[in-house]
Amino acid sequence: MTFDWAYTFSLFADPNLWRAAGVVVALSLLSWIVANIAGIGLALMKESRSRILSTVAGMYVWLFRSLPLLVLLVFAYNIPQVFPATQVILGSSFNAALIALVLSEAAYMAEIHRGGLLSVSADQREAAKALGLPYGYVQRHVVIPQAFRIALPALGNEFVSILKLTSLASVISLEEILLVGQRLYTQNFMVLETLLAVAVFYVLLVTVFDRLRDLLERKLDVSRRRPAVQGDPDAATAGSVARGRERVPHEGPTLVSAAGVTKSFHGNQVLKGVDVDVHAGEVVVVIGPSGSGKTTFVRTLNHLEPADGGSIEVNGQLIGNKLGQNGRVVALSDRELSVQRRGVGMVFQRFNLFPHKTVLENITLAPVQLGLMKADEATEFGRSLLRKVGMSVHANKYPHQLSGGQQQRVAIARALAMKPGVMLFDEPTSALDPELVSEVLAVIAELAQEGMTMVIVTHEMKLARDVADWVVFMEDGNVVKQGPPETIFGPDAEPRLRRFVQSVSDVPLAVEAPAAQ
Ligand SMILES: Nc1ncnc2c1ncn2[C@@H]1O[C@H](COP(=O)(O)OP(=O)(O)OP(=O)(O)O)[C@@H](O)[C@H]1O
Repeated sequence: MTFDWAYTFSLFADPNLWRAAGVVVALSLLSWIVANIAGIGLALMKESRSRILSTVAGMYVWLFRSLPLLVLLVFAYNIPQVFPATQVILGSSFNAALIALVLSEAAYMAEIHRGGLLSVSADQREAAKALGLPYGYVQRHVVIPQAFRIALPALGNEFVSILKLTSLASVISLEEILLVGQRLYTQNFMVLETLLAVAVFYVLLVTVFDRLRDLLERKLDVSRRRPAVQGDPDAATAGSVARGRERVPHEGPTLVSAAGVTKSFHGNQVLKGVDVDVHAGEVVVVIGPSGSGKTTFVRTLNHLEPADGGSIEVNGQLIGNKLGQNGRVVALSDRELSVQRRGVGMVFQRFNLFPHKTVLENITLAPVQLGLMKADEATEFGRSLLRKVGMSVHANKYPHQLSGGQQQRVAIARALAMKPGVMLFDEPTSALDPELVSEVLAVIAELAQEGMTMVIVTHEMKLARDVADWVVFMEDGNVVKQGPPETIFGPDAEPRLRRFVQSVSDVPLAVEAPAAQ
């Protein structure tokens, strides 16, 4: 018997096969989209701190990955025999197939999304939290878009699997490509000719969707985008960090007050009762040897690191806690904490810009999403902040298209966009090449000049000497010494303080006391 090529080719003009291809595409797309959404939900549940949620998600994944799709298909299609009320939905083989595919695929996609979520660095979540975004916003605008981009190749593979798995739905009489082919060859016995046409239909669909996935991947890959520069460069901001303002006295009402703050990690006490007061407009610089607890301390000020003991107040409000009924201290909810954090800006050592957003979007994200500003108002304000940090020509670039110093200046603008009452800096220049340090220090000095209240953890002794109103020296979890720069860096400083200062600095440090005000 010869192979009838003409018959095979004629099948590509068969409207039933094209209709069946339409059914396959519709079923695959719908299943993929719904399973994706369910998969993200399951992945978030599995990663959540709630044992109940993570157990439920874990059991779902275990169960539905164990069940063969064929069993699920037959089961879903036959449920109306036991529960007639479900006939309205499951009576249609398309709906039954959709439900079976979604149940099964959601389990696989949950694991793919979990991989994506785990590969988004914790720094990204912290940066979003520090901007005052509650959990749901952090996931929706920062974590999930990045996780989705990472998971996309694997998710694309799942789409191809779903597309082919739809052929199993022939067992529940869904008019998909294989069933239409089977009907044809049971009438004319041209099995190979028909199956060849069926195979070509699948290859064609997979090829088209592979190409679409490629395009989507390219579109989401910001690293391929060309740097977009607009307008004239701002005047260089880099320069000296010389004090150009009168010292803010370390007295009177406090804006930030940390009293007896303690913190341990796995039994290792890294803060042993830290007392620091910050007054409005004051620049407090925290210095000390590596491991002395500086970063941990500054992170307790916006509750990124919850303190174990002591109290922290910003603007008279307890941070992370509130007084509940009967006078007991209770922890704030995620939403309450987010609102509180909006008043405290934070700049991180490694900038932590959102890589999938442009410079301007990084700045406008929180004010717009939180409904604090309308989009055009936030854009205008964002542009003015970019001018302030000398970055306005880079508004439409992505973070990876900027130098470290430029990224840090954007990070400062992003924190300022929330109009915070106090700014925290955690070693803002430590991750920078030496030649980029001065441009960031100049921005910080300008903020000091404008009266911004700041707490800055740094190894930059020049910053402490020239910009600080008050210097806090920490060692081994304690504040060993605090005072104005001339006390800390003056000739009468304690020997161990002098030793530390000289070990991290190559500039002459002796400072004279400012003239009496
Ligand atoms: N999340 C954590 N889990 C466990 N230990 C931690 C954690 N964070 C900090 N530590 C430990 O706490 C101590 C103080 O760390 P911290 O980063 O606050 O010091 P630092 O003075 O800022 O140091 P550096 O100048 O090197 O950044 C260190 O011993 C560090 O290993």
